[in-house]
Amino acid sequence: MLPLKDPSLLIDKCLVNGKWVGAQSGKTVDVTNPATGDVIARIPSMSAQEVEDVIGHANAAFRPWARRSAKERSAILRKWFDLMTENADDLAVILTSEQGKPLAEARGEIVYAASFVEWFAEEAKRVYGDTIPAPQADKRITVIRQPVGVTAAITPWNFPAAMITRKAAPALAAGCTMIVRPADLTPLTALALGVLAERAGVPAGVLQFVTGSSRVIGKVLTDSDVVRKLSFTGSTEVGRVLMEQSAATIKRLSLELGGNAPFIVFDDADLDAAVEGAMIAKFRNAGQTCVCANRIFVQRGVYDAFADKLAARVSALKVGNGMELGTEIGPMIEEKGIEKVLAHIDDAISKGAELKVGGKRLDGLMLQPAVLTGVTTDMTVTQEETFGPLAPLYAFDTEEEAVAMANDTIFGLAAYFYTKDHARAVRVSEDLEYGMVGHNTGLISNEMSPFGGVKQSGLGREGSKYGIEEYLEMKYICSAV
Ligand SMILES: NC(=O)C1=CN([C@@H]2O[C@H](COP(=O)(O)OP(=O)(O)OC[C@H]3O[C@@H](n4cnc5c(N)ncnc54)[C@H](OP(=O)(O)O)[C@@H]3O)[C@@H](O)[C@H]2O)C=CC1
Ligand SMILES: O=C(O)[C@H](O)CS(=O)(=O)O
Repeated sequence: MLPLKDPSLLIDKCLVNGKWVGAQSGKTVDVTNPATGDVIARIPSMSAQEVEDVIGHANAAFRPWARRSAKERSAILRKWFDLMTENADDLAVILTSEQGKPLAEARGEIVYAASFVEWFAEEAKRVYGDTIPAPQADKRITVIRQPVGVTAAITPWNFPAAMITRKAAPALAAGCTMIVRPADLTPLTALALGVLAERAGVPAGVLQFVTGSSRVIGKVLTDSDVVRKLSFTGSTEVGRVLMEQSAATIKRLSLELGGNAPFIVFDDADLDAAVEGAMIAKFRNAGQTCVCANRIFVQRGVYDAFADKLAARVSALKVGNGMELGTEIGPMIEEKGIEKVLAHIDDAISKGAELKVGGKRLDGLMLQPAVLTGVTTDMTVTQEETFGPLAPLYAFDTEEEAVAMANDTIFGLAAYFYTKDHARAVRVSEDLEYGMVGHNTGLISNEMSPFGGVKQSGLGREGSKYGIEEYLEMKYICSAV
């Protein structure tokens, strides 16, 4: 049993039309604690027909929900935010138990996740339209915004709370209904958020949670013409599959996909600040975030000093069970995650890089954070997202060379650079081909900023005043008077 103040938040059922149900087949999927390997719950494996039924409930609930006033929807979202805040400790314990991140980081994610609910509770009341001067005297032109309708979300395991609310909050704020399919690795946090949404007054059918085979559920959701929009966060390769599957019904899509973030340190940078920024940008969630620094470019004049400072900080990181006080790096989520990091290290070393610190496999899914020096662009880590605690350091000479290397990727999600030179900051911010750029900071994510990528890192933006647009349609009305 998990140490919860409110054990009713740990639920192993799906939320279907206001009821918590198992799969009719009785089939379940194990949820394990990555730090211990213990099975902490068994969740339903829903069938295609059951998902079709869920879509029907979402459709039946849509018009009554859309007809509620924006202020009513706002008040319910605000209550959901309040309940998330009141239950943050329990939500963090559930999150760490299934995802592995340190409890302090999990608590931070709950606050981050709740901030999207708070933000879109406010944005719900600010969906405005237009009146436009008509070309003829006997016409009147108005533009109104209406909810897209029934929507769906497929979310990843690395942020089991924030990736749910970053989609569900704007959807519900706009008047849409949403079906959420959380990752099988980390469904419990999402289901707990469903319990709190119910308590907040979200009506039956407005927000539903289904678990089970992602391919089966994904196919039903993308094939359905009733589902008018899909929001997906995960790898680019799965994003491509879902985009193809959605083409037949011309579905609205929001795609938050893979990244390959450059982290550039110029020789005029505040080196200590750059090291702290690299520690956050690289090692948050044990490097398992889509905005993690994947390639660290350091101007040659400060390369050795930066490498020494970073190595000293990395070697001091405490690796362990996220529930233990003081743990800074939790376990990787699964075996394939560790294998990818070790493969990137082995490939780099075989091509001439040096392992400066770390890189040793510990018990279970624990892995020592690592720093590689002497990394060159022919190494696999340059084009592949590591998605783990590995910091590869590249040396460069000129600004043009650094920006060219930084942009040499199919991805375009986040980028970071450190310089005190104002003119250089303007040039580099504009020249980097990314959706988000951190200048002298390694932490750029918050509810008020438009989160999203360009190139093959995705479509659309989440959070900010732009996030609700993803769940709205525009209608132009021409009236003869
Ligand atoms: N841009 C962003 O914000 C983020 C991007 N990512 C990227 O995702 C990758 C790692 O995360 P990871 O979760 O492994 O990514 P995946 O793309 O493998 O999985 C993401 C989600 O998609 C589901 N899924 C997998 N295949 C299908 C399918 N054919 N149809 C429908 N759903 C499917 C998974 O379900 P299940 O695994 O349960 O089968 C999971 O819930 C990295 O590239 C990372 O950068 C991750 C998080 C955030
Ligand atoms: O899924 C992710 O990696 C998150 O989007 C990263 S963040 O929002 O916490 O920066």
